Amino acid sequence: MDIVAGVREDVAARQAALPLAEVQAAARDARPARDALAALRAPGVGVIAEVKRTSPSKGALAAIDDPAALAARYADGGARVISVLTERRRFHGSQADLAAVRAAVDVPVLCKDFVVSSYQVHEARAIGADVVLLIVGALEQNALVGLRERIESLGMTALVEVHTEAEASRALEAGASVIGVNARDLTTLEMHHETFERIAPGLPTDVVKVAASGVRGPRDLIKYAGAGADAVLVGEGLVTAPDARQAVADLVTAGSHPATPRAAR
Ligand SMILES: O=P(O)(O)OC[C@@H](O)[C@@H](O)c1c[nH]c2ccccc12
Repeated sequence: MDIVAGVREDVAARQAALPLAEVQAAARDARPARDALAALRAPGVGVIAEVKRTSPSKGALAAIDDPAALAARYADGGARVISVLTERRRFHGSQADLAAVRAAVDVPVLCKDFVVSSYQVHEARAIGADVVLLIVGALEQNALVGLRERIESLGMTALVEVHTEAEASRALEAGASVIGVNARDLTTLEMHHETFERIAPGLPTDVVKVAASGVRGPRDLIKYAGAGADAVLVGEGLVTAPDARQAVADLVTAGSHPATPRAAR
């Protein structure tokens, strides 16, 4: 994944400017992380709403001059978790975006980045993240295990992303309790809508299952719910909606409808 090379360069530059010990101290001083696992285990299919300006596959999606205001609308609509893309080069995100969102909402906030070093985990905690994404396809197994442990030792939740059965096995071996199945292959950038339906049934029931990418509206949510999703993660469909609060609310309503599988449990 060539995006990771750029991320590594950016991390090295930040670490040269601010040593690990200082970021660790800032992480220790931050307010405790919010319990995202509990939020995602609540009844109904949860909505993780993403602040996303650009994507490598689609280019510019939305300008988002005020990420905090957008996140507040997501929260008003009933989002369980707010995801903030912090990667700079391909997604035009920043840690400042996440810090601003954190200050504007009470729900847990996910740091969406290509995390390859524990420095980034401490940074995420220092700026107020409650959940950190780990992408199995971008990590060696030892690194995956170490980063998952680091995230949890700081009181946060790791969302471990997979897009094949083999990656799902690695996520489980690494002790993941929240697994995201991404319908977009991050190497080819192609969408494979059936990926979740293929992988999710093989995951243990106590693992929280998140379906990521390609959700445009309630119908997609209901389809993922039928295949066992506990939550859906939605970016483009929300940042391009005319009314972000309403778009989230429509998904939340579908996710808590008695006919939606998980709502009945
Ligand atoms: O915009 P979409 O199709 O709703 O997708 C959101 C999310 O799944 C996507 O942003 C994503 C999933 N995994 C990632 C890893 C890195 C960056 C981005 C992602």
